[in-house]
Amino acid sequence: MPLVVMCGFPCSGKSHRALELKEHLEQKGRNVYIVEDHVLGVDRNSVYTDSRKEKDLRGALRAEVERKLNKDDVVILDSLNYIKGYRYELFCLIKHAQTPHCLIHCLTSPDISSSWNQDRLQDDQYTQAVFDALVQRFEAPDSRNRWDSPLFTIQKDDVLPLDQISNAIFHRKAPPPNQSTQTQPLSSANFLHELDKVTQEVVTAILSAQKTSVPGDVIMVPGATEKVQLPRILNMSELRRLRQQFISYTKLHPNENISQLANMFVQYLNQSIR
Ligand SMILES: Nc1ncnc2c1ncn2[C@@H]1O[C@H](COP(=O)(O)OP(=O)(O)OP(=O)(O)O)[C@@H](O)[C@H]1O
Repeated sequence: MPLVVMCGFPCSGKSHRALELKEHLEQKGRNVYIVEDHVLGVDRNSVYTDSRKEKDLRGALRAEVERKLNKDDVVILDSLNYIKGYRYELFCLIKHAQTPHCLIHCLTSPDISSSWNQDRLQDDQYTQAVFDALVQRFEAPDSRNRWDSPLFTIQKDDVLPLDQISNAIFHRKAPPPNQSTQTQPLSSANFLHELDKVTQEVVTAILSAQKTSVPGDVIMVPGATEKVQLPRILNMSELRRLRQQFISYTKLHPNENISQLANMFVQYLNQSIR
């Protein structure tokens, strides 16, 4: 059954809203699981100052969501979910599980979130440095992205639109699977090498084509029948970051069909670049 992804600044009221939704759905006879940061039993201030630990936490949360998704229950992922690429991974997961999802963005200002944080028990507080860093890193959801849609943006005094959320998760079809989300068994020892090589070739081709192209152009890249649509010029560090995100995701969800890797990477780029 569906996945509800919470999203927002630290201490912006995500758990509060997640509980409100859980209670409402339980009254309607649904089973609801909340998956949240304490899954690893670690101190969040140490997690969010260490990219390795943070990555492990995201992986653990995603694995827990994957385990809990079934045809009967609702899963609410109550975490910051502030990285666009991570939300894309969750979207691939629900596509693969063939279940609908929605996103609830708690749009509370940094000042108010910070004051709520300071009013908390000491053990639950983010340090101000961690809080500020997370606010700065936050990649706001955009309902034009399929993985951020349907999007419910909730401000602190808003009434949670429970009926609209229920409609979005119970009365919508799951997104259709596509090549990049259909899993196939990994049998090629060559896979990681190919993944590295193919994505590097695509990046090199884009960088080279950009020397003579203008925003709005489409670019042919080696090994792909799909074309890269460039709404703007991308710099090397952005391309490198997108490539790394794609590699991380694909390593976790390997696809035996190596000949499709370039097309999958192009699809990923086209969905990520705005
Ligand atoms: N709508 C609200 N109005 C007033 N106070 C609120 C509201 N939502 C949350 N709070 C207060 O803010 C604090 C943090 O709320 P909550 O735990 O829901 O935030 P969170 O975004 O889940 O935090 P975290 O980032 O730690 O997971 C709580 O102490 C709560 O009392």
